[in-house]
Amino acid sequence: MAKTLSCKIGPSILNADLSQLYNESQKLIDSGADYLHLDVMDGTFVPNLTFGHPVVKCLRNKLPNTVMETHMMVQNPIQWISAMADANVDQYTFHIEPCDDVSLVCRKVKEAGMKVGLAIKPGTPVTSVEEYIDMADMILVMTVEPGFGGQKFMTDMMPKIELLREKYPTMDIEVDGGIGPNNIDVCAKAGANMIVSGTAVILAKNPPKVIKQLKDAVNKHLNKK
Ligand SMILES: O=C(CO)[C@@H](O)[C@H](O)COP(=O)(O)O
Ligand SMILES: [Fe+2]
Repeated sequence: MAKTLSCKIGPSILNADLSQLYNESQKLIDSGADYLHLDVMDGTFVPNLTFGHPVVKCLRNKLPNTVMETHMMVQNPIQWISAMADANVDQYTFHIEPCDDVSLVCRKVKEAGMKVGLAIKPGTPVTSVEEYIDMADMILVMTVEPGFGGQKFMTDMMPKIELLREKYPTMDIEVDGGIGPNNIDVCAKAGANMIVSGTAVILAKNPPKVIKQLKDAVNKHLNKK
C-alpha cells in the first residue's frame, strides 16, 4: 500500500529548563507533541555542548512510549549508534557533512533497529543528500546553522524542501530552526510534514495552542494535495 504523509510536530527541548527534563518533556507530550526532538551536540561539529545517550536513556526510562528522535550534531555519527539504540531511540538523525561513508552509517543505524534521518546544514546543497535517499526514512532540512536554539528562520531554505517534495512525494521531510506560528505556512506550503519547534513552543504562554497552530497549518497543505 502506498505510504501517506502525515503531519508530526516534534518540539525541541533544547531551550527548556533542562534541570526539569522529564517534566518539561511530559508537558510537551501532554500539549500535543507527536514526538520529542532531542538535540545532541558534541562541541566539535557545532560550537555547543548538550547531552548524550546517558541522559536520553534516563528520559526513555521515564517516557517508555514516547517517540524520540535524536538530532545528532556530532562529528562522528557512527560512534553513538549502539548507545542510542540501547537507549531505545526511535530515529537517529545525523548530519551527512562530516561523514566519510554516509551509506555505512545508514546501514548501521538500520541494523541497530532505528529509523534513519539525514540532516543537511544550510550551506549543503540538496543534491548531496539525494544520492542516499533510498536509505533514508526522513530528510531534515536545517533552517538555521545547527548549534543553538532561538535563531532566525532562513526562508531561503524553502527551495530545498520544494525540490525534495516535488521529487519524493511520500518522503518524510523535517524542518528545524526558528520555526513557529509566524513562518509555519511557508514551511507547510514548501512541503515539510515534520516540524521541529523549540523556542516558539517552550516560551509560549499556551504551548498546546502553538502546537495546534503548527499542526493545522501543515494539515491544511497536506489535504490540498
Ligand atoms: O537543532 C537545532 C539547533 O541546532 C534545533 O532543534 C533548535 O534548537 C530548535 O530550536 P528553535 O530554533 O526552534 O528555537
Ligand atoms: Fe535540532
